[in-house]
Amino acid sequence: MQNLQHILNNIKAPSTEHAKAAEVYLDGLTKPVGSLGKLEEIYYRLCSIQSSQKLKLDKKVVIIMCSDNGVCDEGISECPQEVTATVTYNFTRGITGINRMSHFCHSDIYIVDIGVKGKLEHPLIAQKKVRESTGNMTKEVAMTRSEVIQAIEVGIEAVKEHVEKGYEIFGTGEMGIGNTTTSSAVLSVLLDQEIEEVVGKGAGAKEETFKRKVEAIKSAIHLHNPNKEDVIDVLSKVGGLDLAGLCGVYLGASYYQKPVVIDGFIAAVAALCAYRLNPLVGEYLFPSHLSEEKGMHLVMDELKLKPYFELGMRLGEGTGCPITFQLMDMAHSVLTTMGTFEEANIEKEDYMDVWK
Ligand SMILES: O=C(O)c1ccc[n+]([C@@H]2O[C@H](COP(=O)([O-])O)[C@@H](O)[C@H]2O)c1
Ligand SMILES: Cc1cc2nc[nH]c2cc1C
Repeated sequence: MQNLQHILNNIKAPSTEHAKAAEVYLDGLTKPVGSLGKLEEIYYRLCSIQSSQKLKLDKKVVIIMCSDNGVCDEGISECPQEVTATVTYNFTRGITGINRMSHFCHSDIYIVDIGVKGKLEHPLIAQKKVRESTGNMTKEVAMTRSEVIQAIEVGIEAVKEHVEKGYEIFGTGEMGIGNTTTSSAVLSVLLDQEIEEVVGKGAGAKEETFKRKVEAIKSAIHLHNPNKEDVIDVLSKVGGLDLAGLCGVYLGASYYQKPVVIDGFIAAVAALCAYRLNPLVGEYLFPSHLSEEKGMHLVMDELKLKPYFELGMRLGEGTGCPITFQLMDMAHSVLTTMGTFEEANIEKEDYMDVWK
């Protein structure tokens, strides 16, 4: 098992040299400078991370952290808690949203049981339970500090295993009824924001459920007074095993210098946790969509990221990632096959003032 402190101390920045070389190359293609916008940015960031202009994008995987949340006892979700185990199992049957999107986009998934309630044995589910569900944060801490660290290390290890199998691009997904409650609590503490500003409807909370959700978050924060400067403290008091596991995925991807795509709200809050532990993580993060969840834009702003698309999605599971993988493939294919100004018989210098 890779030690968290070692990982935190050894994350390096991507190559600025390769980013610059890629930008010079892009400016020589037959188009006004920068006119392919984010596709250009995706391309040069990938070149910088992979230290090459010939990108390797064949093997992509979404790591899905699945776990239960004790705070469900407070009636904070419209869905019964058992749905966590059912959907986690359904990932093995190929019928969920992330299964079908991954199939369409030629990427893989890796299902991790990091804390689902009950036995969930299947060859396609990695058995990594740190504990069965977290504690109910309105009454006790969600988990101990050492369980948080263990969960983060599960995420790091999942990346390591896939790097060893030749995976180049990572994505983040989760499944856990009640995890928009834990994510909102973590976000509210980390950003020092009013709960009402960050909390949303999750998987469809109706009025009464929504009220209980806000109350549960308020009472848990009041009870534990998490230290916003100490991410491990925040995760242990009001977080979730999925959040901690995904935090580990971002740290692992950054350590192994692999691009990592953020899915929705929960995945974004986990990214913020990793970014707070080491800001160099930000160099490896790629956004996907703007989730419908209320606090999403606040996390993205904090991470200095602009989602590539807004499709009204709020499923989770990692479903934003395969779409972004396709954008990466397209950026690479288009930008390595377009003609140069010279090939296009255009004198670039004549148009510099207009195009720059
Ligand atoms: O990723 C998102 O932005 C997102 C927004 C709302 C809900 N979800 C999913 O819905 C579940 C959590 O909803 P809730 O209401 O039980 O907290 C969990 O399994 C998430 O994957 C996910
Ligand atoms: C069916 C279902 C699938 C999900 N996937 C992620 N969260 C979910 C919540 C429900 C209810």
